[in-house]
Amino acid sequence: MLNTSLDRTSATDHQTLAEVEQVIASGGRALRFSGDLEQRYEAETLEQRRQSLTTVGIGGLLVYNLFLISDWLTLNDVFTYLVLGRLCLITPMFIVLLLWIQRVNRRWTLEAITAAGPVLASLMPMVVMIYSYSPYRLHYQLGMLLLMVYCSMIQQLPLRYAAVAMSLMLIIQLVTTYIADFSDFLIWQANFLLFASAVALLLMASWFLERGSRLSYLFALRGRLLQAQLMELARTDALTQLFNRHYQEEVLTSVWEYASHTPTSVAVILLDIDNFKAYNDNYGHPQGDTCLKLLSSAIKQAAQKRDALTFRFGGEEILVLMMNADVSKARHLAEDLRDVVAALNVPHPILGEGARVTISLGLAAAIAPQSDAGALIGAADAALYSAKHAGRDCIRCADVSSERSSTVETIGFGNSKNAISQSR
Ligand SMILES: Nc1nc2c(ncn2[C@@H]2O[C@H](COP(=O)(O)OP(=O)(O)OP(=O)(O)O)[C@@H](O)[C@H]2O)c(=O)[nH]1
Repeated sequence: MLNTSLDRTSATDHQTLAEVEQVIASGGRALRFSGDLEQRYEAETLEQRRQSLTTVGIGGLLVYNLFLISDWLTLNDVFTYLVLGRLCLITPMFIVLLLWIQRVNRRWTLEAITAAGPVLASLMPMVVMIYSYSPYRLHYQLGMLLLMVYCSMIQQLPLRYAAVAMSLMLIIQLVTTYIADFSDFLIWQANFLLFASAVALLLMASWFLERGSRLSYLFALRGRLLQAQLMELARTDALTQLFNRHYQEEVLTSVWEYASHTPTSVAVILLDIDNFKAYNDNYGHPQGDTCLKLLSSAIKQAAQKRDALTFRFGGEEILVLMMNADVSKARHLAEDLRDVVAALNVPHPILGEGARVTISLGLAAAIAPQSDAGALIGAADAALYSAKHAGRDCIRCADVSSERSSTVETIGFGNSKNAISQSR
């Protein structure tokens, strides 16, 4: 419901964005990203790749078997072997490969299995062709070009895999046509040139395709990262880097929505810098800003350690929100916050020699949705007021009764030490 780690774009995201910008600017010609980005690319595109390979695999298998018509027309004398080879050997093997790619989770395995498909599919008809006496063999073996196109343009194998697969297909083509003993060596040479040129052109196409797919991934990733940054900006207070009041409303609304299904204990700490006007008057507003930033940062860090969120409530007031927390848990956090501010040891000389900047804290806890957010914050505010009246630099607790919603128990407001929950 409330995940503090998800609430901020991480430093890694900023680094990733910088790298993405760099690769886009350089044109992405290397077809390889740095370690982390490459891993992210492979992981995030794996499922989509698997799906598209499955679709083109099924389509490719159908077209492959349609070539039985060509087998029958051009290699009639070995047709039986071609039927057996296509239907009983290559088709089941191809199906096994398709099932296999559903299970693998490593990108290189996925691509290697994919590359194996067209290579194996090219092997069988070419080997059978060796044993045919058909005058159409020269025409028949051109079918290998289609497998090469399928491998590079339809399967869109990454360049490295396409290079290996098509080199193997070229070797199969050259060896089998050589063994098949085409009558004219000149024709074999022309064939070689045709296939070698086709491989070169298709590898160029593979390079463009892979570059395009990598770049489009980067553009999409950049969009996502920028959107996350914008969202962060929209919910962050520019001076203190705490969440802003607007986001506080959003979070409280979603907490209470969640609590309407699952009642949850929520604690709020409202804290305020003591005598800050005097600090500003003494040092000036810019120095006051610096002090506010310093305190906010320390408070945010301490709160994060206890999974609490910090919001700039207004001026020099900060609201800390803790989920699944009762008064005692919230009080421990409040003590931490008071301690971290004390540890900063920021001088406040106008209050006297050796005086330091301190904070006052008021806290309240309640079960949502029985108590509403307004009542809870109101109780914490009243407790803060009490802390100020008690001399500042201290913690006061209020409690919002779970049975009587919106009723603030201002226990001990006033000066009764027994009734008010104190911590100094
Ligand atoms: N520098 C700076 N000062 C701020 C900011 N927001 C509020 N303040 C100042 O915080 C001071 C708050 O003063 P008061 O509300 O009178 O309270 P205080 O002087 O802190 O006294 P107590 O709260 O009673 O301890 C005012 O002087 C505001 O101008 C800010 O963003 N930057």
